[in-house]
Amino acid sequence: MSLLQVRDLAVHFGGVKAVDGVSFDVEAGEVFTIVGPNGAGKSTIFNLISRFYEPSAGRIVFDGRDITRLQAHEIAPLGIARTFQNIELFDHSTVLANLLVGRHTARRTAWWQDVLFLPAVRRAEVEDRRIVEEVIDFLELQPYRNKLIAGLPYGVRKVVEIARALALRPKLILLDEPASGLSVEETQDMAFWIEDMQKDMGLTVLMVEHDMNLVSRVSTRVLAMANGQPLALGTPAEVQKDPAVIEAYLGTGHAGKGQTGKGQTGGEAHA
Ligand SMILES: Nc1ncnc2c1ncn2[C@@H]1O[C@H](COP(=O)(O)OP(=O)(O)OP(=O)(O)O)[C@@H](O)[C@H]1O
Repeated sequence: MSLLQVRDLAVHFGGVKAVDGVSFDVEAGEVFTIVGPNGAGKSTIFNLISRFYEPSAGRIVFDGRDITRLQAHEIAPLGIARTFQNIELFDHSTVLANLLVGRHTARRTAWWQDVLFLPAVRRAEVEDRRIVEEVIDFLELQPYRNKLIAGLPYGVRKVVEIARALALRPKLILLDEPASGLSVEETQDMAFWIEDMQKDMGLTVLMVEHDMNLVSRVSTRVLAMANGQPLALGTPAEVQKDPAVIEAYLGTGHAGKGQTGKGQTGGEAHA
């Protein structure tokens, strides 16, 4: 069975059909990427899977469990972690503190156990530290571990956001535009991190991304969307060749690598 099954998913905001009948499966171990122009509904799908939005219709099944109606706080313990398009870290805390807070919110000890600092809490704290240090090593964040987020270069903050998600030990990580705002070199580094997450950690990655160089390099499969609806699903090469995709947002005759989904819509270039 696929790790994630999305079936006939829809959400309407007033008259706007932000997501309108989208189905796809994400297999364990793959990097599955959703692409599409501004307003296609990509982030909305993330917000539906993270349970920030209530679907108008459809079903989401993760690891054999129907999560369509769960609360947002119930998602991380099941093994889904995410990053955000606009980095959401505590700017005036250190990298280490941000990662520990991330783990703390996912901890299963009760508040009264925390207050009494019972052995279960002490064990959990030791375990939190161990996992956080592992992630810091994995993403080569040692030089920054005691630095405040506010003073870090943007590219490092993007990696810290991924680190915070990884510290939750997810089975599935949702990366919302991991390359946005990064330089060409930083985007290449990001590609390495995504490949390492998939190959070394055995993680499944669901990503929204505009940079087609990154998408082509790391994705197993790509879902192209426009106006809340699916346009094409296949390997990066198949999707980039698809006439409906070229028509919708790569720009007819300009479907080469490196084109961004925002190219035709006047959005910012990312690479
Ligand atoms: N909470 C909301 N309330 C009303 N409309 C919304 C809401 N969230 C998303 N939308 C609308 O749904 C549509 C899809 O938005 P979404 O952010 O998912 O697009 P996207 O593909 O992620 O675009 P981008 O590449 O610009 O991030 C847009 O028309 C957007 O304005």
